[in-house]
Amino acid sequence: MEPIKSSELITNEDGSVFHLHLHPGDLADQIILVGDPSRVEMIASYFDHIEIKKSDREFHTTTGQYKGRRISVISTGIGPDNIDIVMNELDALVNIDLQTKEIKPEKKRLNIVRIGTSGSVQADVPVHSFVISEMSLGIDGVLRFYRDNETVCDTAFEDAFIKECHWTPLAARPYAVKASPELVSKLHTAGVTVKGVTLTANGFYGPQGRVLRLPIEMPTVNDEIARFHFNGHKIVNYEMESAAIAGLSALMGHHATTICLIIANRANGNASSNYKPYMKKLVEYTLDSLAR
Ligand SMILES: O=P(O)(O)O[C@H]1O[C@H](CO)[C@@H](O)[C@H]1O
Ligand SMILES: O=c1cc[nH]c(=O)[nH]1
Repeated sequence: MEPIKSSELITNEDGSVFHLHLHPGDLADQIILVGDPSRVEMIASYFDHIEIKKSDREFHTTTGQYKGRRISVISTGIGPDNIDIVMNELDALVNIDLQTKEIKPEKKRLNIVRIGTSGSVQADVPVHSFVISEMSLGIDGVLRFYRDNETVCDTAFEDAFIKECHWTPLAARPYAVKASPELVSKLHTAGVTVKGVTLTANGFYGPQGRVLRLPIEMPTVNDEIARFHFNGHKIVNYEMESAAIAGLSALMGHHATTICLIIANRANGNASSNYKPYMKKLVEYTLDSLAR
C-alpha cells in the first residue's frame, strides 16, 4: 500500500500530528475528551502524577495517572468539525506510522469517553442530571463524508426520526450510532445516571431549536424530539460532539461513549446558574468508574 501523502497527514517539524501536537508515546489508551480547555486542567488536578502537558489552539492535552491508570485528557473545543480533526489525529497516532506514513498492520483500539455539558429535552431529566449516551444521533453530517458510514448506523431509527420529527430534507440526513456497550455499562449506575439517546448538533442556537432574533425552519421540532421513541430508545439531550465521536470510533474500531451534565432544561425553560461544582462531581464519578 502507498504511504499517505504529507498533504493528507500533516506533521509538525518535531514529527507530531498537526493540530494536537502529540507524539504516539504522549497518548494513553484511555482517553477523556472534553469541549472546554479549562476542563482539562480541572480533570488533571485529580491525577496522582502528570506526565505530559501540550497545547495548541483549543486542543489541550494532559496525560497522567489516576489511581494507577494512565489517562489522556484532551479538549476538542466546540463542535463536530473539531471532532473530525481530533478523531483522525488520535487514530493516526496509534494506527499510522508517523515517520513512514504507512498504516500499521495491527490496529490499536482506544477507549474514548467524552465528558460534556448538555441540554435536556425531557421535562423529567432536570438540570444537574448525569446522562450517558447509549446511542447518538448526529444532525451535523460529518460522518456522512466517510465511505460505509451506513454500516455503523441504525437506518430504521433514522427513518423513524425523520418521519416523526418532520425533519427538513434541506439538512443533512441524521445518523444514529450506538455507543460502546462496555463503556456504557462501566459508567452507568442506576439512580445516578440516566441512559438515552443524545442529539449532536452542529450549532448551539438554530440547530438546537433555540430562537433569539432569527426564526427557525422547524419551530416545533423540540416537542417532537421529546415525544419521539423507537425500539425502546428516547432522545434525552442535546450537545455538539457525541455522534461524531461515536460514528468515527465505530468506523475506526475504537470504543466510545459520552457522559454529560445537564446545564439547561429545554422543556422547562430553565438553566443552571452555576454548573461547575456539579461538573466536578461528574468528573469524580467518571474517573472512579473508569478506574474500577
Ligand atoms: O461542555 P462541552 O464539552 O464544551 O460541551 C457542550 O458545550 C458546548 C456548547 O456550549 C458544546 O461543545 C457542547 O457539546
Ligand atoms: O443546551 C445545551 C447546553 C450545553 N451544550 C449544548 O450543546 N446545548
